[in-house]
Amino acid sequence: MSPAARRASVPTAPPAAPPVGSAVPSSALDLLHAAAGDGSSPPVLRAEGLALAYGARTVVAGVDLEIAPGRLTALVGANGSGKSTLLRGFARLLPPQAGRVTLDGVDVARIPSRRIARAIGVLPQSPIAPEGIRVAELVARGRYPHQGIFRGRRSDDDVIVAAALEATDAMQLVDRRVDELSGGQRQRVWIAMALAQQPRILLLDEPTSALDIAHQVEVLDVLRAEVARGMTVVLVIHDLTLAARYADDLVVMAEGAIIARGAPGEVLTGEVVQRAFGVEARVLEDPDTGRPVILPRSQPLP
Ligand SMILES: Nc1ncnc2c1ncn2[C@@H]1O[C@H](COP(=O)(O)OP(=O)(O)OP(=O)(O)O)[C@@H](O)[C@H]1O
Repeated sequence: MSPAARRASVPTAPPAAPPVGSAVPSSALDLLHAAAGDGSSPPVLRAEGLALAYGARTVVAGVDLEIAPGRLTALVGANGSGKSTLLRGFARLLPPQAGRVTLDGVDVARIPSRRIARAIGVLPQSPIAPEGIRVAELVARGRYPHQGIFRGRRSDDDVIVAAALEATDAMQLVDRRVDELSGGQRQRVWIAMALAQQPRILLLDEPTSALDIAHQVEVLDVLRAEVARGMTVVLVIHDLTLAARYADDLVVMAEGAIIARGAPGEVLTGEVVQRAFGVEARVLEDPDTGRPVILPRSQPLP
């Protein structure tokens, strides 16, 4: 992705499955949720005959996909299969080569940027923070879409920022420079910024890729809790077992197209894993949740 596209995720100026569990203080999440507003159901994001390209090279083609509102959708697929590109298309960071993306039936290209920024939050794979910025300031930028000429920074913005930091276990990092954090700490801070934005729809590209197992579960629990409170979440994730455990809907991509979609238990068969990733896998059932557990087969160890 171009640096410009990545920076686009940093606001620059005031311009149904049950939760798996939650390690997050509910007060912080309740606060974040209260900030999201009116309690109406989230808008419907849909791709219609969508094709996306870099220059003349089409990398996503013929995608028809409605993101189920108020649910968690996981986008999985091999490296280069087009997941990030599709997410960029949904976030309006990449204009369609063909087809369109709609929000409640309206082409997103026709919706004012500020409205899009309030409705759709996006966290790219490798976002770039402004040089030298500290954590508190970066996360506070999540509030920019809610501010403006007639509505500057308010005290409830600070409370929401604090709640987002608490929810991502990043409160102890507030005074640190973002460029001096570890990869996992930085990822949690970016997720805090996305949560502080309180969009109706949150798109996250591999939000757990740099996290240790405890923080992976913690972040996914936070996202599940947001979904339970009405947010629509779409995330790209490589860990199929975690995807199956947390997602309501799984979308499997291969070579720029969707090859399977549905409930994790229906979608994640050995055949689909073979088709998408070219590996043999055994699909077991988690005795606790009934969700699939994916065990790739490998050569026996010597
Ligand atoms: N900025 C870009 N310019 C040109 N081609 C790109 C660009 N970004 C991605 N591509 C190409 O588009 C195709 C799809 O890439 P994309 O990043 O969407 O895949 P992905 O499924 O997200 O992969 P990964 O799992 O590795 O993140 C790849 O062939 C990739 O090389």
